[in-house]
Amino acid sequence: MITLTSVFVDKAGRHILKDVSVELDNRRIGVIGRNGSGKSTFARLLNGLEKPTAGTVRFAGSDDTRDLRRNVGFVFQNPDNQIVYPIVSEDLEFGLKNLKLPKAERQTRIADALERFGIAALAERFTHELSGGEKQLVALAGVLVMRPKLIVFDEPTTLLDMWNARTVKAAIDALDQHVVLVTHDLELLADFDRVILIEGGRIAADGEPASVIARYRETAE
Ligand SMILES: Nc1ncnc2c1ncn2[C@@H]1O[C@H](COP(=O)(O)OP(=O)(O)OP(=O)(O)O)[C@@H](O)[C@H]1O
Repeated sequence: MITLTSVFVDKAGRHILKDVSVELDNRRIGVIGRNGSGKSTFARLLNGLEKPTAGTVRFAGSDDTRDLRRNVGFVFQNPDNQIVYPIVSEDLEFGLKNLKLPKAERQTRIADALERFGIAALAERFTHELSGGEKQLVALAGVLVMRPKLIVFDEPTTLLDMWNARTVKAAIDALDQHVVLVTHDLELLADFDRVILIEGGRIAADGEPASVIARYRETAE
């Protein structure tokens, strides 16, 4: 689905990502690594939030950033960075209005997304009154209404307690879309298809979750 070829990202005169080449085609891919290793930078490349200094990021063969933007949704660690409008349904409608979809289509998509996460009752609530877990589900619903093919999550459970984290994990598990999940919560990745370990801006391991996670744990010993 997404192919990175010889990607470098430089910031403040240093390589944040170094010569990263990878094909992201599995349905559920986890991304792990120490603080500052380059995971967020990697994740942000996948929907064009970040541009490579050198190399290419292609979606289904196209390196047009608009194709990345259209097809790849992004869920931030902090839903407050993502939720813009005071009422849940207004917030979900925002991106759809930009797509210039007719009202009936917008309403169907919003109802479907809220229903999917069991949060239909939140539709007319004030966004600032929601719990952290509810907010994260609303942020996810706001991405889902755009019907992306891939959803990238950058540490979506870090700010949540164990119960809310479980709710968000269940929502991620229930998605039909392809998922790339950046996380420090290694348990979330046990049943994933593949895990990528980033160390110092390079891919240090890439494969089946148990072996990549074991390799990561060894580096902490
Ligand atoms: N705008 C910037 N200017 C200079 N350095 C930056 C900039 N943005 C990020 N960096 C540096 O790039 C490195 C990688 O950052 P990134 O956020 O990708 O790491 P991360 O693996 O997601 O970390 P964490 O687990 O802490 O979220 C860090 O050393 C960070 O300080």
